[in-house]
Amino acid sequence: MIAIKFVKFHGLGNDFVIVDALEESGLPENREELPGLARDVCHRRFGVGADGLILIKKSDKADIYMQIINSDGSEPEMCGNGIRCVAKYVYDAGIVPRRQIRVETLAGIILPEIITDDHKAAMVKVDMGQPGLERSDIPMLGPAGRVVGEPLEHRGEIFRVTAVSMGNPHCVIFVDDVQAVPLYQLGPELEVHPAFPRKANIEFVQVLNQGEVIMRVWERGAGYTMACGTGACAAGVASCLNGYTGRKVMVHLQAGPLEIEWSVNNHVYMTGPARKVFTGDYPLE
Ligand SMILES: N[C@@H](CCC[C@H](N)C(=O)O)C(=O)O
Repeated sequence: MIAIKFVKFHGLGNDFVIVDALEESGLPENREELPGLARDVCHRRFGVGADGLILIKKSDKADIYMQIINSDGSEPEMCGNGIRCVAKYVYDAGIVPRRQIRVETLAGIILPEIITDDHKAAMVKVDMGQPGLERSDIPMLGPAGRVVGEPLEHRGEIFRVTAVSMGNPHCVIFVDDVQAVPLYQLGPELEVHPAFPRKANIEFVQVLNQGEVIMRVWERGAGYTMACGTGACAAGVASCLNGYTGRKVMVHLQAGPLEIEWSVNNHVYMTGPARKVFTGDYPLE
């Protein structure tokens, strides 16, 4: 039987199957087979079950390269919860024997650092780089400039949206009561709104006070997830841009908070947990 070794991780319930492609030779050589593998592995009934498949590869620019594939087979630029899990994995495995790790992604080089550690779980702080705030960075159709509280029409309703790129596209919508939002209806509809040529991750955010918000997310390519790291960063930046909070925000998600700081150096820092769940072998045939 041909099987690939994997390890299952999660960051606040946003879960990933991680495969060490530096060691694992059973992976398909043809890149075009990866979307199908991701869909199969991530399937909640017929596979391991995950929001994404992550491959750890060799990089000539950083310590490692992280390739993430969404559960629908699409390949995003970055994954905030995933990169914390990758940092914990490569540190534990001795692949990078340092707490500060350089990870190449499609969104550039991202810098996670293990802050606290035990055998299964770690707290990881990540320098997520600079947010993209120009409309073309997202990308989003319309005139040049930033998109802050801009009206977006959908089915006759107007949503006030703030658009932020964390390497991947985010559309943040502030609401009075985040639990009342029909996420399973609006999420998939707004994800493919024609204003977003590369689709978008959709975050609904309720402001609690100057330093805390609650967020629910519909992810591009993965649907409902319990948490989204890049989404929490986008929510923090959007909250500050709209004058709702300061630059440091606790973003409360279903399973706990992520601490987000949009620093004066224009970098966004995200701190949160990464937890190993189990290891296994996934049969390819
Ligand atoms: N869950 C991730 C984001 C994964 C990528 C996203 N679905 C996209 O397509 O942009 C996170 O924690 O950031």
